[in-house]
Amino acid sequence: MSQDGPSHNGESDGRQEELRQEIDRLDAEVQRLINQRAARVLEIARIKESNGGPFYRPEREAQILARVAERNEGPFPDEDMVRIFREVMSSCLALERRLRIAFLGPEASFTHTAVQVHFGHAVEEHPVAAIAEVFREVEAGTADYGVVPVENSTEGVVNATLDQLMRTSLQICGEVALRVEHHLMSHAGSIGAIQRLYVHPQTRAQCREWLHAHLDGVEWVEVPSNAEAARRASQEPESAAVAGAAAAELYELPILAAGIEDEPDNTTRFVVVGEEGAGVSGNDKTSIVISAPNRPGSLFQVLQPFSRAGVNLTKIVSRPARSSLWEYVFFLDLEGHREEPTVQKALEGVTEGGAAVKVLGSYPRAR
Ligand SMILES: C=C(O[C@@H]1C=C(C(=O)O)C=C[C@H]1O)C(=O)O
Repeated sequence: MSQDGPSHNGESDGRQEELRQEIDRLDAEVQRLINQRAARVLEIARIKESNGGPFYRPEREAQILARVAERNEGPFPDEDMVRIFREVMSSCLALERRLRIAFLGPEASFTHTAVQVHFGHAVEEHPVAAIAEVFREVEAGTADYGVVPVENSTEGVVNATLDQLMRTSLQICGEVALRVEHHLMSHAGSIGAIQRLYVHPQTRAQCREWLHAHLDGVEWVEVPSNAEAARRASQEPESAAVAGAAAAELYELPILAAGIEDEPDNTTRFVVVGEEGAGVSGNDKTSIVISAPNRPGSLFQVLQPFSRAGVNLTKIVSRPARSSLWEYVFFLDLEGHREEPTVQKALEGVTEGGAAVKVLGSYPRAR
């Protein structure tokens, strides 16, 4: 039945009209409140301008979004409510200052999605071709913040990012965890008609079993990114690509098989880097890198202070050190903020044990 067309039921028509009038009133109210909110944010911006404080406050935004989810009573879903508030804050912040975000591109990469999840859409997006370039842009001040992948639950750490974190003076001020879903996309019409497959080596590794079971006989071409795979497949009807939903949308490619990754909860973690760290949000993580002398018991000595201070470690990764001074370095993620006494006590303990510590940043935990 058409929504606006004639109906045989006058009573329900009347009720529908009444409800629509109510919705119109509520919409006007919501809109008025959003503008009231924006006016307050602008006032805060003027205060920040006079005292030189940073405009973007990740800890404050994280607290706001946590409260939105906590107090949500539905029927509107928590996740959707958070997304709407994320965009409201994004546009409010853009009134103060539109942030320029450098990220590992190209457009429609998973890192691009991470940028939008973390900052919303009211930012200037600046895709670059390499992880080192993201850091350079932020260090040079040509971007306010940078976003790069740091680890994948199937494939492990992204070494290029760890190397940059070891070197840079930038701080990690945020993290994003994305469920990474890979799809097979093509104009071929059916899987059987595919003759060539464009795939990024890491994506190929994440979808190994499915690809071997279904596309073993076709020509496989490695490409530098998922989005590039989709771009090429979009120009050749007999070719396919493995990429994410954003790339399928950008290049208007039909999805022939969805969610073909081998691990059902394939997740990639991204970090946000900037000149300044984040303040305490109350639900934070800290990333550090430790260089320890190469002698028996070294790792034990490095870890003991955390256990003594009651600080929970969420990740430990070792990497060969580049300098001759130290043999290897450890990347650790821990619960808590660097300004919290328990974390400070643990870090002091590590230094007292003879290891060198570099704090990469404290930041609100990913939602
Ligand atoms: C308004 C502020 O500035 C920015 C905008 C925010 C918002 O829209 O609520 C929150 C934090 C900041 O990124 C603030 O610091 O409170």
